[in-house]
Amino acid sequence: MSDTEFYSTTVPRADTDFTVPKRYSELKMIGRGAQGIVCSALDTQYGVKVAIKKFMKPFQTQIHAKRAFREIKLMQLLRHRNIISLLNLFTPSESIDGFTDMYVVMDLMDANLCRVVNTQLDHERVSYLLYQVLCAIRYMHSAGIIHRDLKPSNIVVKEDCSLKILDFGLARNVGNFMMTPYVVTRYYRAPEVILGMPYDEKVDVWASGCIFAELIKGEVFFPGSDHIDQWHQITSVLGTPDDTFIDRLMDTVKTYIRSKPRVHRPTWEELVPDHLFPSGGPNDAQRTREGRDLMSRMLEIDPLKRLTIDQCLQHPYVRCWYRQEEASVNCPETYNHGIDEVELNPEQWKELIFSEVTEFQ
Ligand SMILES: CCNC(=O)N1CCC(Nc2ncc(I)c(-c3c[nH]c4ccccc34)n2)CC1
Repeated sequence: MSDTEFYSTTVPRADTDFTVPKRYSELKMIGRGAQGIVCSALDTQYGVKVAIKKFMKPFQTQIHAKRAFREIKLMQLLRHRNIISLLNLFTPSESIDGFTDMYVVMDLMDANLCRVVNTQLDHERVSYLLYQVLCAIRYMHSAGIIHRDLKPSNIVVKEDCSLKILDFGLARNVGNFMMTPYVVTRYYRAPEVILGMPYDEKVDVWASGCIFAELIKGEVFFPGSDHIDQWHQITSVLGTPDDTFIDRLMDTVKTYIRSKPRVHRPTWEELVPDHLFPSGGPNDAQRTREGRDLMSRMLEIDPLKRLTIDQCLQHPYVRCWYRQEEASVNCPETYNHGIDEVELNPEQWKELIFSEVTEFQ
């Protein structure tokens, strides 16, 4: 099966070794994801740096197996410059009996967007980062995928300000049940998701708006301490939504919201004053007006009033970056959500994932 030569190396600080093809050298640990350890490496075949993520026994539980399988299927389906791409997929195991570890090779990026949000960025960088997030999300929507969990920690960037989305969010019907000690970040959850209303692609516009506001403000825009507080944060900042939105809520939620004192709606100039925006450039004042306008239309509580992704991409604040090949290209296939519903036992997952890995090329 594998005509490639493998070698094992203990990665400093990682409590596991990596067994990878000889073409990958200089392995260094760069972090620990939910499913496994991530290393940077030099791919000597192309002379480029890559990221290698090791999945250990990805088939051991339903949750791990589903997430691992969904991730490799989606990375093969979604081919867009602003979405992390699958460069290689391998296992050192010669047969399914000995199959334990799976390795995924992807583009290596310089930093997480979390590292960038509290730095002073000019309008050019902020608008370019936002534009790339919108392109990635639009492309995912064209494949029938709503991310639903977009946040700075799953977005990575390079020095040249190029950006890629790292993961593909939550499966449609899987609740965000997480056994692992990872805290679920709800700061970017749309009002309709928090209030248990039907949701659509607009939830990703909301999350992108929150990320945009955070890049400008330098801190989380709606820092809710828990599910209910998330709603309080949103209404305390944006004011109580008008009745057209509340009337569409379930009765229990409707009475709850009506029981709260009405909060006056501040102006967006009050919410994000000029001094938070970049200044000093020749047309910064104009860019600040455009930026604030776009932000206000992305952070509409009522999804019916919120801009669509395409409307965001046509907005003056980001339209300056518009190129067909990234902003209006559609994924040639749509994602088969049936994958998210399939329930297999560990042995079946092992076979399914092993065949995915061995058939990859
Ligand atoms: C400047 C400080 N460094 C920093 O913020 N880093 C995170 C991004 C990392 N680059 C990368 N490039 C591609 C991938 I795929 C991953 C990655 C995916 N999941 C992870 C989990 C932990 C750490 C890194 C990753 N990470 C470089 C280190």
